[in-house]
Amino acid sequence: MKTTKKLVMIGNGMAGVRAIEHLIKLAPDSYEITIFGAEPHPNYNRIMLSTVLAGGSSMDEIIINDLQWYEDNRIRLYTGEPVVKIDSANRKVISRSGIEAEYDKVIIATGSKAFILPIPGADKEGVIGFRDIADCETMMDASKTYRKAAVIGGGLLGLEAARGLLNLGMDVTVIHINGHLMDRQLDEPSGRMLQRELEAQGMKFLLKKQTLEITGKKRAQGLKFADGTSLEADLVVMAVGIRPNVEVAGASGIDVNRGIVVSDWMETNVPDVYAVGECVEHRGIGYGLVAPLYEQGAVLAKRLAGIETDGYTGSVTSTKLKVSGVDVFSAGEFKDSPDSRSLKIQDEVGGVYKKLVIRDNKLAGAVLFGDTADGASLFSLIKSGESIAGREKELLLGIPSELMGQSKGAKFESMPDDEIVCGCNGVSKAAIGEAITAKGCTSVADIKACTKASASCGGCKPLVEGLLHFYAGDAATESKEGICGCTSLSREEVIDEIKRMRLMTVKEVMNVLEWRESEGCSKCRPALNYYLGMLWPEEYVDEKESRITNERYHANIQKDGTYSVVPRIYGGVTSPADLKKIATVAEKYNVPLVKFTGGQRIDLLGVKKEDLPGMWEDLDMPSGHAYGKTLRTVKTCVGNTFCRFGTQDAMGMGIKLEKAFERLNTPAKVKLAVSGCPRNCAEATIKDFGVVAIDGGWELHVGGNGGIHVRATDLLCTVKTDDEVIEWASAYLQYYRENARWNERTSNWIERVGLDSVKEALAKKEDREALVERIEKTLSLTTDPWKEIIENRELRKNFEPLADVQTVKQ
Ligand SMILES: Cc1cc2nc3c(=O)[nH]c(=O)nc-3n(C[C@H](O)[C@H](O)[C@H](O)COP(=O)(O)OP(=O)(O)OC[C@H]3O[C@@H](n4cnc5c(N)ncnc54)[C@H](O)[C@@H]3O)c2cc1C
Ligand SMILES: NC(=O)c1ccc[n+]([C@@H]2O[C@H](COP(=O)([O-])OP(=O)(O)OC[C@H]3O[C@@H](n4cnc5c(N)ncnc54)[C@H](O)[C@@H]3O)[C@@H](O)[C@H]2O)c1
Ligand code: SF4
Ligand code: FES
Repeated sequence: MKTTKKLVMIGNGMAGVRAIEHLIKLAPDSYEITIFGAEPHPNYNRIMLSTVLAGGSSMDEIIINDLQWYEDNRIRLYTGEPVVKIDSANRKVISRSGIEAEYDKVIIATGSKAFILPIPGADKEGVIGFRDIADCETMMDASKTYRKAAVIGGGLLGLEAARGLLNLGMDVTVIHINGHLMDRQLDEPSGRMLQRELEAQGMKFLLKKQTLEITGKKRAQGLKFADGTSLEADLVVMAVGIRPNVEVAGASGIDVNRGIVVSDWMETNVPDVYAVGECVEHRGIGYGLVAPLYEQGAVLAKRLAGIETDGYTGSVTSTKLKVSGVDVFSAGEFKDSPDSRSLKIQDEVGGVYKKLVIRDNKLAGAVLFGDTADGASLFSLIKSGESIAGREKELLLGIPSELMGQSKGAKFESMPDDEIVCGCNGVSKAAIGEAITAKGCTSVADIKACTKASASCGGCKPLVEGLLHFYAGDAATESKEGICGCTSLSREEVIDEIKRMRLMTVKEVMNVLEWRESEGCSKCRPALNYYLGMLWPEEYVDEKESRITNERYHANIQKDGTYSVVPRIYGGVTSPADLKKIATVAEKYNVPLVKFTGGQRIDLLGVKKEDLPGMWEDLDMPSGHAYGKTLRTVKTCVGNTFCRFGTQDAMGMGIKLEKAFERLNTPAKVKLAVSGCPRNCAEATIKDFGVVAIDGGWELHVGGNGGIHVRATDLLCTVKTDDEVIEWASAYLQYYRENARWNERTSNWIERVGLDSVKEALAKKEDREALVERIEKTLSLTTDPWKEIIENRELRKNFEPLADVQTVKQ
């Protein structure tokens, strides 16, 4: 009989979770898995934080496995819950808040922390490392208030942080201890060329500088250097290397040097305790890049699945700087030594530098600046250790384009099937070949969607492109980004096909349009559910399982795993009776926090999932939809009812709008506001749809946002009557529903399509009336979700704690 063992993992980061993904594939249901993560997030792509900081990606887009993935795989996840100790005598793991989890096997995957120089002032406000989402958010916030940033450390991380801060509008100086940048990856000439290129982008540098102190009172104000000079700075980012997180191992009797000491099978000295990732020291080496950590994870997964495997023997690494407009690649050795020879090209006019380091007729290392097209191929040669005798110059010069097909073809022919092409995502030549020949990928974007190859640092893209041409020949096409990784079809193409073939369910869309992943992903499932509901309001039955967690439970999940309840309060106007009711419910269910929201609603926070239906029933108020992609709130000022400046009835108009559009499904959340005069106390000009009273009418404003990227609204039009406000709001919201991408706020949508195109679409009365008719049809079919659950026994069961299903805590 198959027995399920308990596996506990400490750390919810890139290396550990990748090992779990492997394990689940190799030995499904062999382990009951519990993961403790110190960060309050599901597993995300740390590599992409540089891209997020530089504005090239959003936080949502870097989630690798969302909460649904943990639930689907019956993994119990504790987030924001660091582990403090492994009690190996009693075989349990203990977290900071006292949660104990028994184990048969335990994995330590705690990664590293940024090394913070131990200098006076390092604990001041405004001094941070760059390691996680919180650091990234701190920098983005600081850039709104402060101007001068100093980045200490001119390595990969420091330069990527500096580029991001420049994009955020800061004045950035990089302070580096060495005489040239990226001294751990580049030689002096390439480091110098890199500096010149970055200076041209607006980055400033202070080289050969040792920081002695960070000055300032509470917050950092500047730096003092060993040579007596100083620099003003109100944000200081330390990027001077990393230190493995070994505290848990140290406190649990596990051998630790710089990192946690492991065998070739990732075993520590304590039985049944394994370690993987940056926290590890293997054969005396700790790695700080994902490729080797994924190799470690693959070995560990096989070990835990009971599959015979060779051990991990160490890795040669390659790096690529992720700063747009600068191509830098480095792999293996880059310095000259007495027993090696090197070949170089140095073209300072064209901005190209290439260097090959050769030992015993084998390629030992390569540095490329300005032209990194051959980086991945050279890296393959370094790893294979094959002789390059007689080919040295050809490799240095790069293969001429007219011979590309022929010689690269020969190269791909001889490349072993199991050779890893994309180090960041551990994708082999065979997996890419299969994606092209068996799954029909015809572009790099297709392959990226199918295998994840080239989805992180992008360093392997030329090699992926080469393989595409090798396998697909003339069938290879230009890259086209689909709505998600499961398809190369755009939103418009998907919608056209749904309409043309009258597709009616999410599953049908995926089958008919040949989705690569038969179950879809966390991006396309809710998007398709929305598009189908928008297109077929009468026929389509909402698929609850395709909705995101908050929408399935009609409440916002909080970081401690509890939920929040926000009842509908139209226009923010309440009554003593409703307030009494809310207070009674809050007391009855021991609600730990009652708070007013930014949208003038009352939020009951800290509610257990099983208490939700009871609370809704006792409240007997409609859902405030504070959790959904729908109309959230209509904020109002008191208007002419009480305010002596008011020219119109702002509260009345707010209530009318909220009653008109509550429960409307929209591509992303929608917030409205109504102000009773141009003083605009309800802040209507940072809302998705803002209404501002003027003498004799209303101004209608659109596309505002008060979130991360603040955007003031654009004026759509001015109208005279209340009915016209409702007509224009209806037409505008329906046009947005029909034309925006799923998850696209009105502010981003307006920026993308342009205000003029929206004005044009709404200009004619008959067009507006058609839109109004469609939104009214949709609205007439909506029901209150809380009421539906209260009255339906089966639906209520989803809220009961299930003994045999792991609960997910966020
Ligand atoms: C901005 C940035 C850009 C990068 N770019 C690249 C790149 O382009 N290419 C590349 O190869 N690498 C890059 N890296 C490095 C790469 O991200 C790391 O090598 C990789 O994330 C390490 O994986 P890991 O699982 O070992 O550690 P992590 O991803 O750090 O995960 C460890 C997790 O464990 C948690 N943890 C720690 N202690 C505890 C505890 N006691 N209990 C519970 N949880 C705990 C941590 O909070 C963390 O979430 C980059 C790193 C950064 C910061
Ligand atoms: N594109 C990528 O592959 C990428 C991007 C970001 C981070 N990472 C990884 O993240 C980790 C951290 O990156 P990192 O750049 O901090 O580490 P690093 O060790 O690669 O570089 C640190 C740099 O700081 C310099 N330095 C050390 N002490 C200093 C001081 N007192 N003052 C000024 N400079 C000083 C060093 O000379 C070195 O160049 C590494 O493992 C790195 O590989 C990789
Ligand atoms: S916006 Fe005008 S009407 Fe409304 S509260 Fe402010 S001043 Fe009064
Ligand atoms: S090697 Fe980084 S994305 Fe492929």
